[in-house]
Amino acid sequence: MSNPTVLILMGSDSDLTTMEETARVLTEFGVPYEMHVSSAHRSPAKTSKLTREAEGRGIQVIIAAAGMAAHLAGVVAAETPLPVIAVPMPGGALNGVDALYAMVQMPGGMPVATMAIGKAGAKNAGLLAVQMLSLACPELRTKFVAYKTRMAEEVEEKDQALQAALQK
Ligand SMILES: Nc1c(C(=O)O)ncn1[C@@H]1O[C@H](COP(=O)(O)O)[C@@H](O)[C@H]1O
Repeated sequence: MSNPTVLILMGSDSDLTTMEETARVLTEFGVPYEMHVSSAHRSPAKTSKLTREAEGRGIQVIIAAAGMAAHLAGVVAAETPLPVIAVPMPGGALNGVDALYAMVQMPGGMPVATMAIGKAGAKNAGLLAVQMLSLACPELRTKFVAYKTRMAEEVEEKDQALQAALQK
């Protein structure tokens, strides 16, 4: 397997079932990735090391997933010039809305690309990473265009099934 180009960080192993969706997308597109549990709150030194060393190891995009007071993505963005995609995790008393606000409301000058809460966001994080990487990789771009075509075909099949059911 070639060197990972995407680094996935998650604040806890309790985020893994959601973030497996990101891993699934990257695997589908043949994008090598690396995944770690690392918390800006609970293991700041580890998070800082992983983030600072990422670019030198060939990582091009970092995906940071966290729930509750989700500082992980912002802290990571502060320590790297690489683009950071944030995925708010569901759970806790506010079921991910707290994490969404923490991630999306970054101060000016410190962007993180924040996805939807939960599995849809995890899926889109993988797809956005693919789109970013495909800017410099025509083969990946071709795969992404084929993915979109397939998706449109699936919608068409569903509509045809609906139309057939309505005519009965
Ligand atoms: N938001 C953060 C950070 C961080 O931002 O550094 N570290 C862990 N967490 C989040 O705390 C939630 C509960 O974690 P536990 O399930 O381990 O108690 C998880 O969703 C995690 O991402």
